[in-house]
Amino acid sequence: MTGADVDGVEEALALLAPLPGEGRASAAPAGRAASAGGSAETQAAESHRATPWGEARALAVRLGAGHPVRSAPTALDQALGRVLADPLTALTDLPSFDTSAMDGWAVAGPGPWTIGGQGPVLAGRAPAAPLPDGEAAPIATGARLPSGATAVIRSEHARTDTADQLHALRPVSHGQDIRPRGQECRTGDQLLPAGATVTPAVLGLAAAAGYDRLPTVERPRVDILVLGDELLTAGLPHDGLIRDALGPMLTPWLAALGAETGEVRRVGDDADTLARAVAGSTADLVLTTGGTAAGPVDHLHAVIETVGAELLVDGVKVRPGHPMLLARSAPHRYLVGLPGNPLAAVAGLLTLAEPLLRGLSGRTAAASRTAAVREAVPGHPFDTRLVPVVHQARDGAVAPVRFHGPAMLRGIAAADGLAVVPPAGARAGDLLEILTLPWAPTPEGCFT
Ligand SMILES: Nc1nc2c(c(=O)[nH]1)N[C@H]1C(S)=C(S)[C@@H](COP(=O)(O)OP(=O)(O)OC[C@H]3O[C@@H](n4cnc5c(N)ncnc54)[C@H](O)[C@@H]3O)O[C@H]1N2
Ligand code: MOO
Repeated sequence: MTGADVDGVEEALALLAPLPGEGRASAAPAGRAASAGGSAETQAAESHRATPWGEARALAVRLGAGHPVRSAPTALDQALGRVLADPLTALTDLPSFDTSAMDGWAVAGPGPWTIGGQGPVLAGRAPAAPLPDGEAAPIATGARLPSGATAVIRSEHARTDTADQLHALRPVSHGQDIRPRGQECRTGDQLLPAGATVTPAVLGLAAAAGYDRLPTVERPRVDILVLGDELLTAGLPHDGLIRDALGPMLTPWLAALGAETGEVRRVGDDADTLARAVAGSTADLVLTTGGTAAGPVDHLHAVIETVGAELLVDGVKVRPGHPMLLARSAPHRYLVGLPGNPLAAVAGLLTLAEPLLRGLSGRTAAASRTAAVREAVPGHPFDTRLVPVVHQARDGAVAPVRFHGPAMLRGIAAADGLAVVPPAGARAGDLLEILTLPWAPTPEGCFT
């Protein structure tokens, strides 16, 4: 394979419909080829510096997990989508009293029963008088059981006669349709572990268990800096200017990852402005877009040096997205540089920012997912590929989508995951790791 072949591989593959029976891509050529704008030596040096994809992601996971989490009591109506900082322990027995599970009759001892003179026993009312053996009282679902009651008979399973006697229409067992105090949990029982995401069901459980506020992990704060003088925020592209595709995408994406973002800041292609914006940020993570490469107005590397940040990952062996970078600006404060090409930015987001934010927001590491790939997927000669895929409902396999060039969002917009394709490529039926997208249906769901 020639240098030109290697450089063109990503763009060319993006436009190909996957071919049935396509074989593995050819093995890596003998040396790394130079791309336009860089000497072979420069390219070799850059390639040497770049971190293998799995290592880069593992580092982001480790850094995120090592971050001390801040927690705060959060009102229930503010807690959706956050993460529990402490285990959720029951503040009360549930149910907190012996209660009727059905509308019907509370009865004491064997029947038939005399219907006492007291009115119906209702939910939320003062305790009813004790029920003597041989008596029955009408009772509503959720009402406190009168002491002495031994069972509840559903209204449809009993009849009354003219002498105010109650007869069961089927055998009655001791304790039937009674929910005894503590059946679901006892005070102090752990209901959920720390790290669980607060879903609507968790909110309901927390309220039932006596909580007004939940201890949740404070959302990590992310400042988004969008670089590029060529970007428009409205209207049609014109005169070489294009719409910013990343600002509108990153804010909700980061929210879905549990982060809090302010306004997207557009800083243009000016090194001083960028350096001031980075140095002035107090966020846990500064996420920049563009400016990661070595073009005439790509200032990110210089700015990282200027602000004294430590470059931890300088390029990743992944396509698209290889110029992505990760730096530490202070203990527990990070900068992730997403490449400007929009799908490359998505790759950087999922490789570096997502695992970092997962830890920063107190979430546990994502379970690794794999799926069989429907067609063969060629590998990049040297690097891991991240290929947008859709799950097939019929067999759970994934199919690559077209239009996944580094500058394209058309493919990812139709996808529900990214398949991690090793340099050797994949044959039809091979299992691939799948990075899920926050809006794709997963057991964790998405409630932000
Ligand atoms: N000589 C080389 N040039 C480039 C290489 C290389 O290896 N050698 N790598 C290419 C790759 S791969 C990528 S990815 C980009 C990374 O570039 P930057 O991070 O410096 O990004 P920019 O140059 O600022 O922009 C690249 C491209 O993306 C468009 N862009 C930027 N921001 C946005 C946005 N918010 N919304 C939509 N599109 C955006 C920008 O207009 C450019 O077309 O470098 C390659 N070059
Ligand atoms: O291959 Mo780049 O990183 O265009 O995305």
